[in-house]
Amino acid sequence: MPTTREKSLHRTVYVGTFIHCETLQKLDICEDGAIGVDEHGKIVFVERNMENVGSAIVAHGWEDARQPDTHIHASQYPNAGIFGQSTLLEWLNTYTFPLESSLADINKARAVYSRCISRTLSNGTTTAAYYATKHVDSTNLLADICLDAGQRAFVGRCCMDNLSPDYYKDDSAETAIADTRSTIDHIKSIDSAYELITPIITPRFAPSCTSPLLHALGQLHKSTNVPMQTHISENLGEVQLVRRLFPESTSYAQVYDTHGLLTPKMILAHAIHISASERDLIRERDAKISHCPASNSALTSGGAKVRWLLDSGITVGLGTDVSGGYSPSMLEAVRQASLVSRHVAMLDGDAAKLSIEEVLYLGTRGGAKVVGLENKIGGFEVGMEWDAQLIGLTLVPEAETEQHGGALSHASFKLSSNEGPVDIFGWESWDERVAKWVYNGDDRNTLSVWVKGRLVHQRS
Ligand SMILES: Nc1nc2[nH]cnc2c(=O)[nH]1
Ligand SMILES: [Zn+2]
Repeated sequence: MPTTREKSLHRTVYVGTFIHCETLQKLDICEDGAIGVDEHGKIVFVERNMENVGSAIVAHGWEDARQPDTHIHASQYPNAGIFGQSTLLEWLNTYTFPLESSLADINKARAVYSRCISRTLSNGTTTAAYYATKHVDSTNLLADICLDAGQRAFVGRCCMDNLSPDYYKDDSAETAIADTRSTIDHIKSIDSAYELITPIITPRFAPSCTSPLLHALGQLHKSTNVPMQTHISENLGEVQLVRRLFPESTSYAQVYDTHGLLTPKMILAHAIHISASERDLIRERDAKISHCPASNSALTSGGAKVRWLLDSGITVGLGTDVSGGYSPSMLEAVRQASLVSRHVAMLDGDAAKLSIEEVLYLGTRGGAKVVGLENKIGGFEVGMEWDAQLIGLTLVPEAETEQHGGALSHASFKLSSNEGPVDIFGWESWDERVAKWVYNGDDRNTLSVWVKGRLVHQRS
């Protein structure tokens, strides 16, 4: 049975330049293309080099396969940019737990979540793996708001029955499991096939959970096949704490493994300070890693060795980690992944540097693999769903460039109507335009956003 949303869709042909990541190293730039999308939001044909149909849209920008945010705390959105001089454990107690606990108030939760969803959508986030809070009602509300807004989302009720403040803590492992089940049931009731919204089992991180709770969550995963997310090895103090709390385990990764949590459906945020044997274990279990570069710099957590992770064959995507990360923009995460890799390169050598193609891949196809949606999103191929954003650029007027002696071959360009921060003179190659957008662009360049064929954001 088609849903109401599907009924309202029309078959549509999009024309213009389409850019997606073919592989980790290769952008596929399809100029003068046409992509047909059916009434269910699925791509049914892709045509290349149709010179006559595309020119008007080529002049204004391009369509780009959009980014899954593989790790974001919707509940922390009001604190984006607020972290002072703190590092992780102090930051949690000072800024994070008080804010999250206040979302017991459903009206406050509605205000925070509505704004978070509209802001991530306007930045082009078509899919997000969200942490909510421990509260069932407001977590369920987050799922409702994502469904209404048309954003794909993984929504997790945060489990934490240990080392958390009395005012913000699960009463026991049993109540944490019962509450997690309530959210799973709610999401099943609003989106039975998990077409847009999927529940995600969410142990906050090992220090916040007793061993019985971790075991029970592993069992719940086994019996439901619901995906999972948590944090690992973000901060050296955290790693020491895990060693003290779980003395029988040889490593942080092994704590998750012995509790049945290290599986192909686990998203591990950070993984900055993992050892080579932890890396090998994560690879063996095919667990996924969400690299959150803006957060890692803001909380001075460290520089994740992304090249080293990729070389071992681990699947890596990008996350904003709001509000450890200061920005809800995945474009900012892409940019920061490039810069953090350069800082890692200053210590470990040039091989650590990630190229534009690579950071875009991590933010698109890599992220799609991390959340298990690689067959649905992350690229423009027949059978994939139409999750995309239209990027507009500010084209310098012909008169202005002529004054400066430019004999430009940009006759087909028009001044774009958007007031974005990226000036295009017309002589840049497509690769150069993409690089300028990655390093200078923002939400002013995101003109339209579609999820599963539905227009979910349009810049007025
Ligand atoms: N970045 C980040 N790390 C965590 N580790 C445990 N909780 C959190 C959180 O909310 N944010
Ligand atoms: Zn986080």
